[in-house]
Amino acid sequence: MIEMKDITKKIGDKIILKNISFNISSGQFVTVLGPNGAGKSTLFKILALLMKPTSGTLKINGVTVNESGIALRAKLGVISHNSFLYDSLSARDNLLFYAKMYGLKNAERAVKEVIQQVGLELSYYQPVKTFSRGMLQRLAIARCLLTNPEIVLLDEPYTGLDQQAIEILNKVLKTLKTEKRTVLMITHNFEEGVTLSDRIFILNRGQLVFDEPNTYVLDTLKEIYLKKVGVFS
Ligand SMILES: Nc1ncnc2c1ncn2[C@@H]1O[C@H](COP(=O)(O)OP(=O)(O)OP(=O)(O)O)[C@@H](O)[C@H]1O
Repeated sequence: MIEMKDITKKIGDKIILKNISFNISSGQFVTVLGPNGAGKSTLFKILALLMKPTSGTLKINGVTVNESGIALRAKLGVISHNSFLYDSLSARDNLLFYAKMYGLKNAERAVKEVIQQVGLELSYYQPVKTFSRGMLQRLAIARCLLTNPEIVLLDEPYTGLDQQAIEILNKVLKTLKTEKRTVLMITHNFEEGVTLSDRIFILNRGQLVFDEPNTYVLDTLKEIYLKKVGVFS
């Protein structure tokens, strides 16, 4: 469960997010759309506990985010532009590092399982610096799944992916939905991005200008988006 109330983020004199409020119940899948500069990544960073808002409150599973941020972080799986992976380590060693950091039991087995889930078993011992963008993103997905997070946050996960990686990502997202995890995904990709959504947000100029259940066919949603935002970008 995510509860955001009146979140505002200012950087200098600039208002990046203005009075954003929403509740996302457990098991809901939300897609956030919006043009460049709308404030999507800033919203993502606040939700991922990577940035503090200027004002407003954020609760995760009923717990207010403040000093308890570190404990709450274990409940969040994050997939973003930063893969949080170490170049010189192999796929296995990268994930073992995280498994140990989170104190997972049966770490080696857990690592093997998630690496299989993203189809990287043949690259188990390969250093990450030799990975393609698609492989890196698959390993980032595996890292996110390792801790069995209740809430999964994704920032533009389709960017730069090859077809195989897109299919794996879609499969993983489908599983997360079946398992009733809470998912919030920021994307430009209407085609892939809204298929599994229960609810759509549109962010424009730092404001939440649309928050509706996903009952629309794609063309209608694109029309709504154009009306709210003005352009596709
Ligand atoms: N550290 C910063 N200092 C000043 N302005 C910033 C900073 N970070 C973001 N901004 C500005 O805040 C606005 C929102 O940025 P943000 O990256 O959140 O948007 P976005 O919707 O994710 O855009 P994109 O799709 O292009 O990544 C932009 O106008 C950006 O220039």
